[in-house]
Amino acid sequence: MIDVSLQLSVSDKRRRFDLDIAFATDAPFVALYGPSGAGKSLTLQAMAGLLPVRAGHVKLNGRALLDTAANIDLPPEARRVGYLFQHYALFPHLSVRDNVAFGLTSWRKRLKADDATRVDELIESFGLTAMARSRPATLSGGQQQRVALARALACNPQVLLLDEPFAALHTTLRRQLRAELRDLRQRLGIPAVIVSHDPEDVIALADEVFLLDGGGVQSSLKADDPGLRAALEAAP
Ligand SMILES: Nc1ncnc2c1ncn2[C@@H]1O[C@H](COP(=O)(O)OP(=O)(O)OP(=O)(O)O)[C@@H](O)[C@H]1O
Repeated sequence: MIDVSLQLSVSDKRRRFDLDIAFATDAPFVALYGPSGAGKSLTLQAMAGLLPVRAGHVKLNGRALLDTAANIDLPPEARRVGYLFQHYALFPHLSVRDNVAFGLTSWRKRLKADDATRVDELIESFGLTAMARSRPATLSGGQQQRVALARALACNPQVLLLDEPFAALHTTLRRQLRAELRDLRQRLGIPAVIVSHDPEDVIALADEVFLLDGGGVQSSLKADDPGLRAALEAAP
């Protein structure tokens, strides 16, 4: 069960954006769908503990990662959240292996033996062993996406947050990687939240979709709703 309620504002000198979003679901694969600027990425960032929240909660199977009413606000590293950032945000100066290990290493400390084993297993399971010492810029789009996924899984997460995981890929590869992601999530047995503005991502993956606009949830639909495709295509 994912139970999210978030109120927060972000601003710079010229602009301010208010997010006021709430959703709760038992669906194993959840999509947040909506136009550019709807507040999808901010929602994931706040769930991961990367943004200050004025009021609200983030609960995962009853475990509070954030609950402002109860003064609970776990730091990102304690939330056990696997985060795949939009555009992957791989570190260009680090090798594939160091990118995957990044969340497990403290500054200047070496990787613990069992963490090192986990990193190598992840690298192997994503077919990245041959390029473990290469830098991300020398990898194809699909390979970079796998590095980003392996990095998100390195912390042994309780939930996966995926921000536009297919945006940089061409159509055939998208189709293939959607199927891989669906199988991977099932194998891991953890819930996932995907952010997308591609109806095909939602139709292929999500058990339930929340339609966002203007910083809030406008409506929600289940995967078996016969009006799903039409609703996604009609959304702003
Ligand atoms: N620090 C900030 N100051 C002011 N506005 C911000 C700040 N950060 C984000 N925003 C604005 O908040 C809105 C929501 O941003 P968010 O990244 O969540 O959108 P999104 O739905 O993920 O869009 P996209 O699909 O284009 O990634 C946008 O209009 C963005 O410009």
